Order: sequence, then C-alpha cells, then structure tokens
Amino acid sequence: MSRRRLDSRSIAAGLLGDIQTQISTDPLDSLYEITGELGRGKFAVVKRCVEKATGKVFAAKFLKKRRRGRDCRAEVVHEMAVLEVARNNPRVVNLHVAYETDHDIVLLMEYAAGGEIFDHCVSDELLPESQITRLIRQTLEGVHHLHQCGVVHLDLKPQNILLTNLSPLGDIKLVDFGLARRLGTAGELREILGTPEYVAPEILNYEPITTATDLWSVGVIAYMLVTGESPFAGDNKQETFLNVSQVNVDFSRETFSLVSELAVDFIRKLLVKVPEDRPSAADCMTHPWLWQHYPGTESLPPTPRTARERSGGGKWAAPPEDLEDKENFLDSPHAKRFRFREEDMPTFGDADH
Ligand SMILES: Nc1ncnc2c1ncn2[C@@H]1O[C@H](COP(=O)(O)OP(=O)(O)OP(=O)(O)O)[C@@H](O)[C@H]1O
Repeated sequence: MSRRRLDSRSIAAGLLGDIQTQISTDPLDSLYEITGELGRGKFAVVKRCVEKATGKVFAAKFLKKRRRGRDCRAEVVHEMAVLEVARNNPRVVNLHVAYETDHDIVLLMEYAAGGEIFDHCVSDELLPESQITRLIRQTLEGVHHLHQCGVVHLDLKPQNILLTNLSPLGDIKLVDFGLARRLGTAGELREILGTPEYVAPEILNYEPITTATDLWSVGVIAYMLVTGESPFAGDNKQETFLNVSQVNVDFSRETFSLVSELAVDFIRKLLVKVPEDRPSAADCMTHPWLWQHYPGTESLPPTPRTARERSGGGKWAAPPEDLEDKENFLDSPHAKRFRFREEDMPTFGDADH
C-alpha cells in the first residue's frame, strides 16, 4: 500500500481563514519568558512560557510559516481559527494570544500541566477503568463539541490529549488542530493523512472523511488506555496500514484479561470499518461502560428513556452545558442510545474489575 501525497487542492479543502485573535509583532520576550520545551512535532515546537507580570504559565506553540520551501501561513491561521471555533469549551485547549516572528507564528495557549495521556498508555501501571472512563467521557465531550461546530479533528491520538494535572489526575484538553477540517464547506473531504497507527480505514481507502473518522480514533485511544497496547501497530508503516484497512485487531482474552466486558463492547463498536456503522460521539456518551463507575451509578446501566434510534446521519441537538451531568444528558429527548443489541450486553456487575 503506498502512501498518498497531499496535493494543494486537498490541503486547501476545509481550511478556515477568518480569525479574531490579533497577531502581535511585538517581541514576545518583552512580556513572556520561555522556560523550557514541552514537546515538538514536524513543524512546530511547544515551549513553556511564563507571563512576567503575573507569573502565569502558558504553552507557546511556535509554528513554522515556511515548510518544505512553501509558504504555510494559511495553515497556521487555520489552526488558530479552529481553536477560536472551539473557544470556551472546557475540553479544548484555550488560545490566549498570538505573536509573529520572522519565521514563526507563536500561539500562546492554556498550559496543560499533566502531560499527555500517552504516558498512561505506555506506563507499567495502567490507569484504573474508573479513571479511563472519565477521560474517555471528557474526550467525547470535546469531540462532540467540535462536531457540533462542524469541525473534525482528524489527528486524535494519545499524544494530543493532554491533562490539566498529573496527580491527582486532572481533566483532558484536546490539542493540535493542524489537521482539523471544517466539514461541508469545500466539497467532500478525502485526503488527509494522520499518524499511521491512529488513522481510520476510510482515510487509507480514499473514501469521504466524516465525523465518524474521529470516533475510530476514540476507539483506538480507549483500546490503548485499557490494554497498554496499540491495536494496529505493525513492524512498519505498510504492516500498520494493512492492519488498519483489514481491521486486524486483537480482542483475545489474553490481551483483555484485566479489562471489563463493557470496555471491550465499547471499543468493538468503534473499531468497525464502515464509518456509518460507528456510533457518534453522542451515541457513545450513553454507553454503559462510561457510566459504570460514575458516582452513584455503580453497576447501574444508563436508562435513556426517550432514546430514538439513529436516523441516517441526522443532526444531534446541542448537549447540556456540562455533559458530566449525566442526568441531563440521558434524559434529553434528543439523547440517542448507543446502538448495542440487548443480547450483546454483559451482565452488569460481572464486568467490573
Ligand atoms: N497546551 C499545552 N500544554 C502543555 N503541553 C503542550 C500543549 N500543547 C502541546 N503540548 C505538548 O507539545 C506536543 C506537541 O504539540 P502539538 O501536537 O500541538 O504539535 P505538532 O507539531 O502539531 O505535533 P505533530 O507534528 O505531532 O502533529 C504535545 O504532544 C504536548 O506534549
């Protein structure tokens, strides 16, 4: 399987251009002090940055304006625009201000002090499911918000889900909107390539990209958090792509020996090849796995009383302000039930470890 190259037409598709945030050309170091590096990617480096006047810490993402000899300012502005679209959602990292230097645009963002959830996927000691379900719920809240705004993230992976605090474990913040795209503005979106291990089959098959593409990634992330393994990682890129396109995933008892059946059920429903068969973020929020450890609901399945079946791609109503408020969410007449068959359901209580 060969890796497709992005052409300028596909890159342009779905890019946002309007931003409200002023880009200052004043020297950054007059107001801020850089105190270390937090991470780096292909075209950006993220540094820890302290506001001199207040001592407040920010994450400064230095994005290269020229990449591979090409002017990429539009891509950087797009990343800012997506952050603005999602602004004020507690699950999405907040953009504070922006600066411009000769080579970079610098985005000063809210600092997530707890690091990446990736660290908890590769740690010897995995998180308890009660914490994992909380993090997945919050991730779904963020993803749901983006989808409500008509935006798909397209690069969801454990390295792009950060934590506000390490100990006690904080809340999640979604970062890195470089590959995010607006749906439905520039025709069909097909050609975006994320990280091989996390990329959905429709991307490899050059099929339309939809919100369901992000839900595949949520399935991969949940798999990694509960097992500590990457479900599709092969010995090389080709093998990884083959594993993804064949949905070659290990659900053996050995791998899942310490994992609840509800977790397996949740992940199985997301790692399906046909995007239309995956539950939406709102569907996922009603899956019983996510609520079995929720305070006061131990062993109780959620009861979406007025749930309606998914109606071929119909729109979701806005979720309640705080999706952690399970009562509101599930009692909403618009809440849609996760599409599991009754006979698929394990007995509650049996599954909890
Ligand atoms: N707001 C933040 N607070 C703390 N750390 C951050 C923040 N934003 C980013 N980082 C760290 O920097 C890393 C790289 O950030 P980001 O993914 O946005 O850069 P990128 O260059 O777009 O990466 P890639 O090329 O992998 O897509 C993150 O994985 C994270 O570890």
